[in-house]
Amino acid sequence: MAIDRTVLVSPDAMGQIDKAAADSGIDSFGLMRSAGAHVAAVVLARFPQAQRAVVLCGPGNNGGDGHVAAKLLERSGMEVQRFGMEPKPGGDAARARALFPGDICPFADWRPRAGDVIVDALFGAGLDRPVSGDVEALIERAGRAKTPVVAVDLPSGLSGRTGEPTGACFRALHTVTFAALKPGHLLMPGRELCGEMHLCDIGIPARLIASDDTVWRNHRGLYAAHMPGSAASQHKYTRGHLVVFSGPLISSGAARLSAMAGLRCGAGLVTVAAQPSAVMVQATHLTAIMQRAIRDVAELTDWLGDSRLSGFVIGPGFGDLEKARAYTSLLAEAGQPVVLDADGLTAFAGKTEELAELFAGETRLVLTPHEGEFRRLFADLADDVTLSKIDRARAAARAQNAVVVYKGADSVIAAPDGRAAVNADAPASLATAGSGDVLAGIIGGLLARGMPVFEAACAGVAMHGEAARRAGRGLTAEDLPAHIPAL
Ligand SMILES: NC(=O)C1=CN([C@@H]2O[C@H](COP(=O)(O)OP(=O)(O)OC[C@H]3O[C@@H](n4cnc5c(N)ncnc54)[C@H](OP(=O)(O)O)[C@@H]3O)[C@@H](O)[C@H]2O)[C@H](O)CC1
Ligand SMILES: [K+]
Repeated sequence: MAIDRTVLVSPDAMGQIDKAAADSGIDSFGLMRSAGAHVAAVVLARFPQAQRAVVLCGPGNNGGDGHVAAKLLERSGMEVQRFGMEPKPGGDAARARALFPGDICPFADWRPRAGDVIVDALFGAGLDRPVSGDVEALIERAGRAKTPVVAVDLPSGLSGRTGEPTGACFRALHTVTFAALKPGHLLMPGRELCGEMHLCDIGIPARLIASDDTVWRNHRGLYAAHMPGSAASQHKYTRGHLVVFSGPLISSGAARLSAMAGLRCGAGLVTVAAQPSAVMVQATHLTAIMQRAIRDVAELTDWLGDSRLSGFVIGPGFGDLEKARAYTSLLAEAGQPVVLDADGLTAFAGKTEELAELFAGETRLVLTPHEGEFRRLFADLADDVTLSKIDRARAAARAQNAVVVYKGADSVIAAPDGRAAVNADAPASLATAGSGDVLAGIIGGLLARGMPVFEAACAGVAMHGEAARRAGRGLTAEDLPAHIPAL
């Protein structure tokens, strides 16, 4: 069976899986031999001109993988030199060390040479504290000498759980990992420190890798079955009616970006609900998108009697925070899904409990904070350095009974029931003004069409990234909606 590239397994869970593999009769030393062989293969394939493999071996099984790789590289004719420490006695690493007797030199003895490639087998899943001073000095020396690094499982110094370095950390060109990706391979800055990923099957059965800790890489399988169909026979109202709230004249463009994205997602109707000062400017810009002037709570209450309104986006360029809160509580009563973005989020800073009460019951709220907005709403979670971005998003989702899209180069989508996905495929060009407004509109459009909330958020984030890839370099947020229908 092919290896599952979409499931993310924490280092601790991987330890349990290793144990379960051993308990089911799988030879753990065989797994280590396979791991080391994959590492050697990557070194030989990617650095055919290398003259010396500098293998850094730690005290545990990560080091054991290094000893296996060192032996195979030597057998292939490469000069190999090991630095580091002897393995802890009695385990697989000691057995691997015995395959290849010879010196293990102190770190300080390494003199970088042209043609060196480092195999970093110091620490992997077992890293639990900052690396020591001698390792830190070696990391600096390797950086100065620009020696390429192939990391075994994880660049030493990087937490596989959080994607954050615990202290000094290698920056690898390649990382070879086994059985399943770990969150730290995708979360930033881990993703950048890992370089190119090589996920290798070392013979752990897939049935053991399926964990109950439901964290995935964001991918089609999470949402494809829930994508709204687009049969030509559908009446326009069955394709949903999305409402996007516009801010005042000066910031009215944000709502247009959201509305256009929602329309391109196939929402049957999209209406911009405009504050009076923005009505004229919206009227000159909008064609396929409708407009309705909404002056105050009374007018909104009136309109919300229309049961065909099937999804709402509030926040982009909205401005008036008090009004945003008042409108949001009316939308909550209306019972349809709501995307709360930008000023809509800021409006609830210090009032998250109020927001949670508004949206109790079936989950129908999506929050789309970027880093700064997340901190504004959830300072305690943002400041807790023991938490990963996944932990933070999940805790916020649970507290708010909302799907949280914690945006960034490593956007995390989390549901109140614990499901979470890390999106690792968005191009850097997406970090542009108005891009968040487009994302809110895409998710709003999918929700208005009846897609379930977590699935709509996962699909929206993926489509947003893919639209950016298709728009190419130099994109502006206005370019994105045009690429959505092809997705
Ligand atoms: N299924 C698989 O994926 C397999 C993976 N393999 C490899 O095994 C490692 C994990 O091995 P493990 O022995 O659990 O852990 P490490 O080798 O990463 O760490 C070993 C010990 O190092 C000590 N430690 C931790 N942090 C530091 C630090 N900053 N400085 C110094 N020492 C540190 C710690 O021991 P202590 O007693 O000192 O606390 C660790 O226990 C995995 O990454 C893969 O490479 C298997 O080969 C095959 C199956
Ligand atoms: K390593």
